[in-house]
Amino acid sequence: MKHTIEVMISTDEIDQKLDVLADKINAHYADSERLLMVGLLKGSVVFMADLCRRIKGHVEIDFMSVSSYGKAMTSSRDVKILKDVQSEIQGRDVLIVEDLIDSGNTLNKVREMLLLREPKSLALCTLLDKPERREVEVPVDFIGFTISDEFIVGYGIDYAEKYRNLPYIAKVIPLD
Ligand SMILES: O=P(O)(O)OC[C@H]1O[C@H](OP(=O)(O)OP(=O)(O)O)[C@H](O)[C@@H]1O
Ligand code: HPA
Ligand SMILES: [Mg+2]
Repeated sequence: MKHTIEVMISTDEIDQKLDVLADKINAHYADSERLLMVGLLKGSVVFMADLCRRIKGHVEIDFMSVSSYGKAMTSSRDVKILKDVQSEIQGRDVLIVEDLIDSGNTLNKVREMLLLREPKSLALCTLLDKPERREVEVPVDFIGFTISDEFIVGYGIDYAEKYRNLPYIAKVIPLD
């Protein structure tokens, strides 16, 4: 598809939002001894890298790979687990770190899977939330930006594997 991109959220705005999010997360887990942050590959990698460096105390990170979009712009709803976490989940405080919630299918599947392993607590954090697109309700504890129904890229998020390296968030504008 022919398209162009337009900046939606600048690098400075992202940095400021991360400070706010990290303050909330640090306050929430002030008494936690071994927080485990679980990022969903690949989209959350950039967000995870910037967020975990703002979290205080003993924090561990791990990653899962689940994919529903492939090269398409709409969710297949068939969320596949491609790589599981290596860490023990039982009895741990676990924070899922996601770049974006759209239909909710990805986070819903991961949340259900991890809950079966009996964490001490399970919370969800997303940098971006598109509530208008929701197909499945998922409880989200920490949200960076709530955005309208635009296809977005950058800061880890791709369109057909492009644009993950942009240091800002942009929207994709189709051209005819
Ligand atoms: O709420 P949903 O409709 O499920 O969509 C959100 C998910 O889709 C994207 O990942 P994708 O499956 O494209 O894989 P990626 O992270 O490797 O880019 C994005 O990073 C979220 O993980
Ligand atoms: O807006 C989006 N951009 C990129 N990937 C996505 N996966 C769900 N929504 C999006
Ligand atoms: Mg993803």
